[in-house]
Amino acid sequence: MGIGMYRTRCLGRGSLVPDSEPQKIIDAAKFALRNVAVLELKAPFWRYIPTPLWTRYVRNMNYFIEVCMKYIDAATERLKKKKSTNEEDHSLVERILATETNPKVAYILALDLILVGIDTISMAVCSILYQLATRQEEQEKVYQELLKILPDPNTPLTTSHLDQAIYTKAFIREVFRMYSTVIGNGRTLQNDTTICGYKVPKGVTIDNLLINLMTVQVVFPTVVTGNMKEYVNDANIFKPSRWLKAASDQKLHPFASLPYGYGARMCLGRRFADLEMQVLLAKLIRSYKLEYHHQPLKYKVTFMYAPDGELRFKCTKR
Ligand code: HEM
Repeated sequence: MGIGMYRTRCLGRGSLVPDSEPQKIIDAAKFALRNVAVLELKAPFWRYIPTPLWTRYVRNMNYFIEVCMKYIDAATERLKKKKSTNEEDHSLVERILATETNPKVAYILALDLILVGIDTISMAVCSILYQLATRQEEQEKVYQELLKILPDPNTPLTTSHLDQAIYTKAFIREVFRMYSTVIGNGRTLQNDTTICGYKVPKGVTIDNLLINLMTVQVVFPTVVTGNMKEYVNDANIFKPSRWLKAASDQKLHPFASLPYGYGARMCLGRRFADLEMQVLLAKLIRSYKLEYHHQPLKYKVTFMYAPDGELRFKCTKR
């Protein structure tokens, strides 16, 4: 579905009918993610009166849950009938349903994956393709690598091909360093803490007239730290090669760029996302040259950080 979303944005509308169920799931997930920050980070009047945004948000989530449950139920039924216990024969949702014994938890996990797995990956792909299309020299390096790995473009792609796509992966990492799709991570502290001289109270709440109004969060702004010269050599230069082993002597703080977060709550779908992006690039750039000949696009934060505008690429068969 992540791929479906980016397809509608940059490979022409019409690949998904607007009121088709997949498109509606995409729209609902997008609405949920893009408005959660408004509800959570601004004064939460919705806790006391049902504001129009809150009412719409709840209606949207109800729709999302109703439709997704249909597919999750279908996956549960399929699973019951499947004879094979081999994980490789199961879809991602089926694997979760198979390993989680509490059906309620399994439903929530599967719903979560669908909810956060759409806008994130599609916006990341938009950003990566835009960078490839506007950096022809870099695209050529990615292409030359893929040409070597896949002399025949019709060869079915395997993990061993992707293992060799070192520069392609470095390119993706560099896009994330300079233009992290998720701009930062928030944490609520469990104890009062002093950070760089600032006293940060432990999470929970700041009490005021409207009791328990706000939660204090420490935010790690990875899009900022990834671009700081204090942590990264030549921080303002787009240089995928910095991620290669040969460049390990260069300054690159291990915490400067954390596009998938860090620790126990880091992104659950990161391997899935990485794989999806690598497969897409391997297939697309091996067979097509991508160009962009329009006004440069500015990056904008919606909930994600991505180029703002239509991605009108020229694709030429190699
Ligand atoms: C390029 C695409 C993606 C990016 C950049 C991304 C980034 C992130 C980030 C920054 C977090 C917060 C981590 C933290 O607080 O330490 C997160 C959480 C999460 N992501 Fe992703 N994500 C992506 C794709 C996906 C996909 C495809 C899925 C599901 C298939 C997914 C599932 C999740 C889940 C379930 C969490 C919550 C984990 C938790 O709270 O324990 N993500 N993601």
